Amino acid sequence: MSVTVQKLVRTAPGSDRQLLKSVSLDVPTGHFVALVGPSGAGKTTLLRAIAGLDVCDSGTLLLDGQKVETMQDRARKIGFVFQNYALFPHMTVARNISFGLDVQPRGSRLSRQDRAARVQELLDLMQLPDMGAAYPARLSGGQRQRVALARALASGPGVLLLDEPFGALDPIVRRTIRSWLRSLHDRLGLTTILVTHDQEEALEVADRIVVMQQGLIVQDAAPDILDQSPETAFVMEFMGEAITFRGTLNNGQFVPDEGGVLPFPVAAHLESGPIDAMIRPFEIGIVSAGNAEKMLSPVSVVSHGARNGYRHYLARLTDRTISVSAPDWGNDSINFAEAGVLDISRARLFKNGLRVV
Ligand SMILES: Nc1ncnc2c1ncn2[C@@H]1O[C@H](COP(=O)(O)OP(=O)(O)OP(=O)(O)O)[C@@H](O)[C@H]1O
Repeated sequence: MSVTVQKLVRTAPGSDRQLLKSVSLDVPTGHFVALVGPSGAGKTTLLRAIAGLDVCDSGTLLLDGQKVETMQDRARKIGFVFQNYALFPHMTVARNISFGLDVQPRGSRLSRQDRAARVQELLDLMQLPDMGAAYPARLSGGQRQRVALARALASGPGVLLLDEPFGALDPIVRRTIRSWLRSLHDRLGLTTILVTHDQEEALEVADRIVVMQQGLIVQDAAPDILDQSPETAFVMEFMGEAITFRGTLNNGQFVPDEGGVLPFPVAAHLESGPIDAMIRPFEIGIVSAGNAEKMLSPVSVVSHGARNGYRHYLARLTDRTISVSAPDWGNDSINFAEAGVLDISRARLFKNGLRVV
């Protein structure tokens, strides 16, 4: 089932602050989208709006091209799991899963046998075949989370909305459950939107990553595009370690504030003024101090061992130490003494958090 959001606007109750500022999003049937962004960006607000838990001021929401207001059984088409999933402690796992089915009006309710069969099918799918009679207190965090997912899937929804569902789990369980979730999504032909703060999680499960900031979608792209062309400083940091150099754009040159860093020319025509250069550790070059301009005070660079095919260095700037890495060719590939200057000309430039070059 496809999800289409068109120009959705939601204002905070009792104020004129816009939590969603004309958000549009298209998630075709079968796609898995990760929704990421800094805290307060509006991710949960968007998910709640799609789930129908909150009303919006304006905009349209379509499921399979049909306006949701005209749907009678919208609730059944959307399953959701939030971080603080609360299973009913006094009900068995089976009752928890079938709860939504049990409270359906008599006319549309499945028979008792059909509901029991559906619950068993879901328990099998969740790899908890013998847990139906257990109470939630007996389950591990990962098992409870799978029961919460089973409950969300009980009515056979086409869309699954997940808000930080694995936040409370330890990293190893989290890793196992997310690859399992992706295969579940594929097997059931679901359309899934997952809110996560975890870059590794987003990259592993999602076909597309949608980045929100201040109530807006600022980038919506496949992971490799986000990596190559981040539109905002947040995306640059989200996609991997990034180091920021503050500086000034002056007559087509980036002039760093810190000593020991080489200025570099900027091809694009931009207004002079303060600007941030952001770069990945492996994009930084180290130039032997002897070759650098005399005026630049060289920084001390210390080798910090080799890992994952990279040789790591620590460069001591005036007020901070940063890590720099270079492919490890088996010898000390950067041939410097103990001093060098940094070449950051591969950096991307950001003004007020938005990419300009
Ligand atoms: N009912 C509400 N009334 C007023 N403000 C609200 C309401 N719900 C959310 N907000 C505000 O809307 C903004 C977006 O909140 P939201 O929970 O959607 O962010 P988020 O991106 O999910 O953040 P996080 O990653 O921290 O969960 C926040 O500034 C929040 O304080």
